[in-house]
Amino acid sequence: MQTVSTLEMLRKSLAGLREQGATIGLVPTMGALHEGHLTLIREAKSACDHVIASIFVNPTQFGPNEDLDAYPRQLAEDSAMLEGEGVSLLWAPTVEAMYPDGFATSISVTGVSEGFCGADRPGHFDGVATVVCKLFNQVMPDKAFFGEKDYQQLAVIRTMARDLGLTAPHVSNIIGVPTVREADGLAMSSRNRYLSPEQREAAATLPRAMREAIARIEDGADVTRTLAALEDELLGEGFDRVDYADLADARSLARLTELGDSTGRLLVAARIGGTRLIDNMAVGKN
Ligand SMILES: Nc1ncnc2c1ncn2[C@@H]1O[C@H](COP(=O)(O)OP(=O)(O)OP(=O)(O)O)[C@@H](O)[C@H]1O
Ligand SMILES: CC(C)(CO)[C@@H](O)C(=O)[O-]
Ligand code: BAL
Repeated sequence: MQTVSTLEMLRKSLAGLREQGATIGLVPTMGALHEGHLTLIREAKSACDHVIASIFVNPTQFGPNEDLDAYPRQLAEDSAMLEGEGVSLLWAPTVEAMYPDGFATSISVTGVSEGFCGADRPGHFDGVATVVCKLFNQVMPDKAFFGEKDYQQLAVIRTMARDLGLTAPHVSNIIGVPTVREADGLAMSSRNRYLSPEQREAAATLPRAMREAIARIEDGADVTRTLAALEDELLGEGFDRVDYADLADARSLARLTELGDSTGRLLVAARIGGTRLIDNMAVGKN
């Protein structure tokens, strides 16, 4: 596996990989890799001739009081994991390579980026859309792979790709991969490592309480009351704050107050200590 950190090196390596019409799958990450990321890599590997992974802790998607400085950085360990998975190329740009002096452009996707994490993290999805658009332009992959764990992010990226008419990758080649979970159901996330042992144990309440709420909603329980009970349960089990717990249309992310015939998604963000955890699950006939 080659590791490149400048655009010039990336272009040279890409030219080599593209020989004889090989297909390229891109897996964008912020590093601190776990089985969730490796599952995206394996999906990409089974669908494309070459996999390119990127590692870039993107400053523009962090708010001023968020964890940009604390975010785990472990390039050597991550490289070894990617090499073990048969990744062809690691794109690990510097901040200067991605955001040269005078960088003045931002991509803003309205609508789907506005509620949920978009409401709690102003500017976050502008930063994500801008960096992902840059990664797409730099690598021009045939397919790109993202986790459903970041469900709203996936919707924002698909909307951007459709609206800008991106051809590489075309919106139908933006592949969503189901959330990979720990044995107790907690969605894997680089931020889980911020949790103390007690907080980690309490964190498993999140997926369990979500599954119970979904079963009740699918049985016809009142959505608003069920979600209020879900919030109370999280607060009672060690969470400090629930940023949101909402039922939404699975495609548009418009909030639903009843399931009806909709294809629904339960989305939750909740904080435990200083750590913000997110999760989402299908509701009804998906
Ligand atoms: N548990 C998971 N299952 C499937 N995909 C995942 C999982 N965790 C992360 N991903 C995906 O991996 C890609 C890179 O994510 P990222 O590097 O931010 O990791 P993360 O674990 O989500 O970190 P964070 O703690 O910052 O949310 C994204 O497409 C994300 O959705
Ligand atoms: C897609 C992404 C790599 C953009 O920085 C990031 O938001 C992530 O890791 O989910
Ligand atoms: N996995 C999403 C990246 C972020 O929270 O900034």
